[in-house]
Amino acid sequence: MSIVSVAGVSKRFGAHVGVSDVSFRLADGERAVVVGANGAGKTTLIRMLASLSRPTSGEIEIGSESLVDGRAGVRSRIGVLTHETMLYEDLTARENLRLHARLHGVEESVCGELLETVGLAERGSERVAGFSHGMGKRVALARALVHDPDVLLLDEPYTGLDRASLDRIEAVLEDLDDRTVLAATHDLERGVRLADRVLFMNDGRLIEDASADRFASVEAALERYEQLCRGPAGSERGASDRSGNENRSRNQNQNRNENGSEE
Ligand SMILES: Nc1ncnc2c1ncn2[C@@H]1O[C@H](COP(=O)(O)OP(=O)(O)OP(=O)(O)O)[C@@H](O)[C@H]1O
Repeated sequence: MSIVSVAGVSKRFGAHVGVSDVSFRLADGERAVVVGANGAGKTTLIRMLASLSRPTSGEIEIGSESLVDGRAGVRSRIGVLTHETMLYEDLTARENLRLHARLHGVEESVCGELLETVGLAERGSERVAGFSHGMGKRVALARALVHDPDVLLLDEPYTGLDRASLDRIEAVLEDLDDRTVLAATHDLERGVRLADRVLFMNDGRLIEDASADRFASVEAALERYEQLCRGPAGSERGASDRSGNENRSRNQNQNRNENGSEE
């Protein structure tokens, strides 16, 4: 049975398309990784699934409840780790988790267990402001799991981490049992290791939804992505689109920072 259903979802930013008519389903317990060049639409897709941004059109369901028009109940089935950790810097790691537990009506004892899981049991009483990026990410991953969500959404879980944090985060994710996971990453090697399915995106579109088993190696997956982006035989459209998209992404990220708003 599908727990995540994305049907014809698009997101426009003014005249610009961030995600275009994307549809896929994830079965209960399935793990998928979203890969694509800069500006492909990965973060935009994850943000819509996390209810941090509304689709311009299309429908997203968790279980059989609409997320787009849904109540808080449906959102509590989701745990999110975004680019920005969105932690309260003046609170300790434990206080950040406890706050989240209280919001979700969950026993606070789980917070200590999760700090241990992410390797921060000893640092739980320290303010997050003094944490490194990798430590913050580990706290944010623990927070995403506090309310025991059915679906875990991860945006670049491996970016900007040292070896110890990378290993820890990878171990936590591998150990998630039957939770459904959707992760956007540039780290194809770890992504393919984590996932059952690989969703390739380019220019806002889902261009292939493949079983991870299909790729004998990371190189094979990368080759497939390059091939898909090149488009029909002999066409160089994809390659030039991709570099154009990277520039566009850079410019727009700059605009986003300057404007400080999304839409
Ligand atoms: N808030 C926004 N305002 C305007 N355009 C946006 C906004 N968010 C995303 N976009 C545009 O939508 C497209 C998809 O961006 P998105 O951040 O989802 O890509 P991505 O695949 O996550 O890229 P990256 O790998 O660089 O993180 C890009 O062209 C981007 O510039």
